[in-house]
Amino acid sequence: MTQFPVLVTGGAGYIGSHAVLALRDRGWPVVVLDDLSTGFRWAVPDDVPFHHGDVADGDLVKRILAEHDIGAIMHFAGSIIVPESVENPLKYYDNNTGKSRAMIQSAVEAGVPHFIFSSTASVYGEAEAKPLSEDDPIQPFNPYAMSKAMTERVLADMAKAHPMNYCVLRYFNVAGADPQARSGQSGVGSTHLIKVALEAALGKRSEVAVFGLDYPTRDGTGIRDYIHVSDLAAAHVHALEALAAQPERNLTMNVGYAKGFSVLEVLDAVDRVVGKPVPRRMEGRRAGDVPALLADNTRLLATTPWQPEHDDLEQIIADALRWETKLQAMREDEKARENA
Ligand SMILES: NC(=O)c1ccc[n+]([C@@H]2O[C@H](COP(=O)([O-])OP(=O)(O)OC[C@H]3O[C@@H](n4cnc5c(N)ncnc54)[C@H](O)[C@@H]3O)[C@@H](O)[C@H]2O)c1
Ligand SMILES: O=c1ccn([C@@H]2O[C@H](COP(=O)(O)OP(=O)(O)O[C@H]3O[C@H](CO)[C@H](O)[C@H](O)[C@H]3O)[C@@H](O)[C@H]2O)c(=O)[nH]1
Repeated sequence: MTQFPVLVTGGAGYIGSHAVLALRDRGWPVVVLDDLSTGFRWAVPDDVPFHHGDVADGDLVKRILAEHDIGAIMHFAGSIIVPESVENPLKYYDNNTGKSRAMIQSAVEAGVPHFIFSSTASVYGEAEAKPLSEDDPIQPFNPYAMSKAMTERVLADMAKAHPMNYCVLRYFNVAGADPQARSGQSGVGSTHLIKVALEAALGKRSEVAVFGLDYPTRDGTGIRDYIHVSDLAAAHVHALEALAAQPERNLTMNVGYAKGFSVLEVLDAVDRVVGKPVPRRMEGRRAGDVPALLADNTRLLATTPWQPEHDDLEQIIADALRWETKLQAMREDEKARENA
């Protein structure tokens, strides 16, 4: 397949930085655009062209698309905290919907043929406890999910009107880190279960809360489909290759393993990987949480050669722990340099 330069927006963030690694590992030239609002400049390899700026800056994006002769866009840039979206919906409709709309416009005006968009399983809303397929109705239950669902629709309408094809990827619960520890989840104040549990294991927090023991699940705690970030990144590369192979085809695909773990099962696995019990505190339900989210990944498996390579919960946790430990050392070095 002829390879062309790919623009990765949000490439200095958690998932985008893993997509940069996956693309490069398969030989694709990469360019990054990121405003560094939650990302880190050091998360992008030095030899990857990096542009600091906003995806809604049409002049900047136009220049980047032309200068690098961009053939596809992977659009990760966005805001991702669900409770914040409930308190400040306009931030999400602005950064996730309005600015994605601007990005899509720039792509179409420049004639970029392929567009891949980061969506979320939370568009399915308060779903039944069964694997969710892309044909199930979407019922976004918070502004974050709605801001993504609206962008899915803008993309679909724009792809009908212009010569561009697209792939929407709906991620389930993303976790873990690059097995070679080249990148990982580095943002502060994360609310994600595995990240929080490992911060507690390393003494950055006193304990991990278990939100709700009264869900209609096997042990009363919430069930999720945890996917290793490197498998998710690989799914993006396969999606790109599928779009390039069939330019008339658009795709919407779940990315998950179709395997669910409860909060208590995850915390037991964390204890095993860390080698000691991480302190837990039982709490009531967290607002906005649903009992279970499980992917039906049949379409991804049938449409692309993607195969899970890291679908082992303990490996996901071990990779995340290796990164968390490295990150802690990097932050301590940084502090020592500042104080020197
Ligand atoms: N982390 C998850 O569990 C999860 C689940 C489903 C979907 N997603 C989606 O995946 C994408 C990446 O998420 P992440 O976890 O890597 O988050 P992240 O915060 O680590 O990465 C987002 C990146 O986008 C950049 N950014 C934000 N707004 C920007 C703008 N207007 N212009 C340019 N750059 C901007 C940030 O600086 C950051 O580097 C997001 O779109 C998110 O909604 C994430
Ligand atoms: O400290 C914590 C954090 C989480 N949980 C529980 O662990 C499960 C997973 O929670 P996360 O916060 O890790 O993830 P969410 O399922 O809430 O949401 C994540 O995955 C979704 C898709 O499934 C969306 O993509 C969303 O954007 C992303 O944050 C839930 O049952 C939650 O109640 C705890 O018990 N304690």
